[in-house]
Amino acid sequence: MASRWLASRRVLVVPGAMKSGTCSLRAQLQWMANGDDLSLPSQELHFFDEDEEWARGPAYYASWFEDCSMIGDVTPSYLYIPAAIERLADQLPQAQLVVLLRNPIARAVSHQNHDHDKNRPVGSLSQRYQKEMASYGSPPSRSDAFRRGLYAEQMERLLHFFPADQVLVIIAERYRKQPEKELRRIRAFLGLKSVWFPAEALMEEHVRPEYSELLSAPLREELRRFYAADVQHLRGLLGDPLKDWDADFATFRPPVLLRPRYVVSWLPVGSSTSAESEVSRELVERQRRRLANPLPFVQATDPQIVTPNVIHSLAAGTSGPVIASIPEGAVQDFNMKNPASAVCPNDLILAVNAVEGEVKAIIQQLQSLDKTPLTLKILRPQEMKISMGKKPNASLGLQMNFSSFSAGAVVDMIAESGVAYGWNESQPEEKRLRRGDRLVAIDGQYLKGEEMIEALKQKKGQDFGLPGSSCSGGAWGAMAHKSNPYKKARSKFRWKWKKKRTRRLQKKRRKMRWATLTCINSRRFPLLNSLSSRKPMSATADAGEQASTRRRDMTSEPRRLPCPERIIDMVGFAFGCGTLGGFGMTFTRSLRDHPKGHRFSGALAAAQARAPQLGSTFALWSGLFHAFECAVSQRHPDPQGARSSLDAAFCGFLTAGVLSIRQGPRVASMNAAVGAFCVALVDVVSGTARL
Ligand SMILES: Nc1ncnc2c1ncn2[C@@H]1O[C@H](COP(=O)(O)OS(=O)(=O)O)[C@@H](OP(=O)(O)O)[C@H]1O
Repeated sequence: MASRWLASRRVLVVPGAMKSGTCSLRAQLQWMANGDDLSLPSQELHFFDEDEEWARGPAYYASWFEDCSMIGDVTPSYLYIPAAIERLADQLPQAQLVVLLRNPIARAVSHQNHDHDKNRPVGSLSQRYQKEMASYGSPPSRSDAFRRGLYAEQMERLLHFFPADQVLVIIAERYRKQPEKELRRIRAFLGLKSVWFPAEALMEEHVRPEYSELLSAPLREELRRFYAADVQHLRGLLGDPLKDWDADFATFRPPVLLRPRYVVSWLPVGSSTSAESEVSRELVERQRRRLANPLPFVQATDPQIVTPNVIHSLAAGTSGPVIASIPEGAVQDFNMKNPASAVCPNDLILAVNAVEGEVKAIIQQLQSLDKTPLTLKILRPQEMKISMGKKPNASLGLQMNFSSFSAGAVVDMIAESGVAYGWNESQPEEKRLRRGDRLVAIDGQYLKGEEMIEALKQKKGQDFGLPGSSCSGGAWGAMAHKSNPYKKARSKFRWKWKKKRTRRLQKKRRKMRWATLTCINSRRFPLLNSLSSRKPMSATADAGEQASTRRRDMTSEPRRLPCPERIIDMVGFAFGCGTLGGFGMTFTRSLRDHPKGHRFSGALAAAQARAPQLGSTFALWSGLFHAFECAVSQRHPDPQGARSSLDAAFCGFLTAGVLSIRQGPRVASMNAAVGAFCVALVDVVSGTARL
């Protein structure tokens, strides 16, 4: 009975950390609770961390609260005592947790002085520290003052039992500096109305005017070392740089010397069937000269590398990470000192120290290098430029393989129906674009994988192709929104309108304009020229890497992402739209609901609270719709092809029906019909309607 009562309440728990301002927070929440139907006892309940309290059962716990829709428990030891969070999650899985964290050194000193005031025999700070360190590894004890500040492991435990969206972390130093702002965050998190805070509501509690014991400088130094790794871990866990703690824990900078922080992307290269005779002697010579340079830590000087033997062994499946960019770090420093033998983006790393051959092993070796000297064997590709134009309605017919950070994008497939294929036919063998070639630049601009695809999309409306081609909804239009038929349809609609506006201008442009693509031809890796066979990309690519590498089809038929990627993609898109739209709408609407002088902050807080809710609703709708849509599309021969409006309407029908099923069959069937109608209407209006 009590359990059921508890389960039906909204629950706020402040589990700690102790000495971080939890009493002030309780008092302020109580002050604001008037209009909120919140029951928040004035003392620490210790129900979940103390065995005797826990043994009294849920009815006892429930007796602490009045019959309000929301109940609250501020007990700062829950965070530190491991059993507490587990019990809390078991009894109140719906709880929303507000965790206050204070600089662990300041927290420990406050804790010590608190114990002094209570006349606890804790000894001096350094004695206590020594004692705690001597028992390090034993289970947490209530008397711990220093280990309580190891927040990362406590937060990890908490996040193991509660989803991240039920947890809000407040940094005590920020809370002290800007209490109103942090309180608004808390209220928005709890879904409470934002209020105006008078000065008396912001009074602090339990502030110790004077410490009886201060921290010595050597012990502070020791504590900085003690907490450094944990704070660093916490930064990663919270995604917060914790700047307020910088005085004690300056943002950690890993030593970069001798550790190149490459942004690497890899794709097996070398699809060429060209014969060994194509190996350019001059290129090999140049490569040898470059590699023979004595380098301080890039000691790539294996003279054997150019012997035919090695070329043959390279041919037996050589691949390597391709450098996408060289950010600040050891390699950049090296390049500055040795411009003549600089390592460049798009170079292929053949070997790192003694490790070569396996791409994964090379990357692992790069990541595991610490202070050991680094020896890289590098192959430099040769660039070639190609110019292509495109007629209206024509498709480039390239399927690209890329990841967001890869250096350019690799040609994965050249469709026979596309422009690129036709262009290839008109070129001599050595100039042809091949599968495995890497497009690295457009019109002289070097781009990363994602940017490259975006730039190719942009070209449709600019100087890539014949005037008017972009308005035709041909392959370029399809490519731009291949994963999203609604976007594609919208884009077509927009272009139709634009077409009228620009028709006169377009008439003037008679000449086809060309884009220059810079391409690294796989055959132009000098030492890879002798490759006589290659494994297909799909066969050699690592499965994990494959998953993160997205493919886009540029053939004429628009292709959609496969399921379940499609669902995830659309959930994210809908969440973004819902959140942004919801934010704008709520903000505008709430401006007039707040008193003068607080309009902006009030509206902002309301919008912050409302936007994620709307985003989630949109995401839910979209997720369900696309789940049905994925299921329905499986009955088509090509599930990734364009879908019919009939299917869309059917999925809209199911989605709306399922989401309102709780309101009874009548309402659900009405809503389902409206859902189907709306989806079909969107299809018709956007011009994508197909039967
Ligand atoms: N708003 C706000 N922001 C940041 N810090 C604050 C705030 N209010 C109180 N304090 C300081 O927090 C210390 C008391 O913490 P608690 O209330 O959590 O203590 S307890 O755990 O309930 O015993 C105590 O620290 P010391 O004064 O250093 O002992 C308070 O000064």
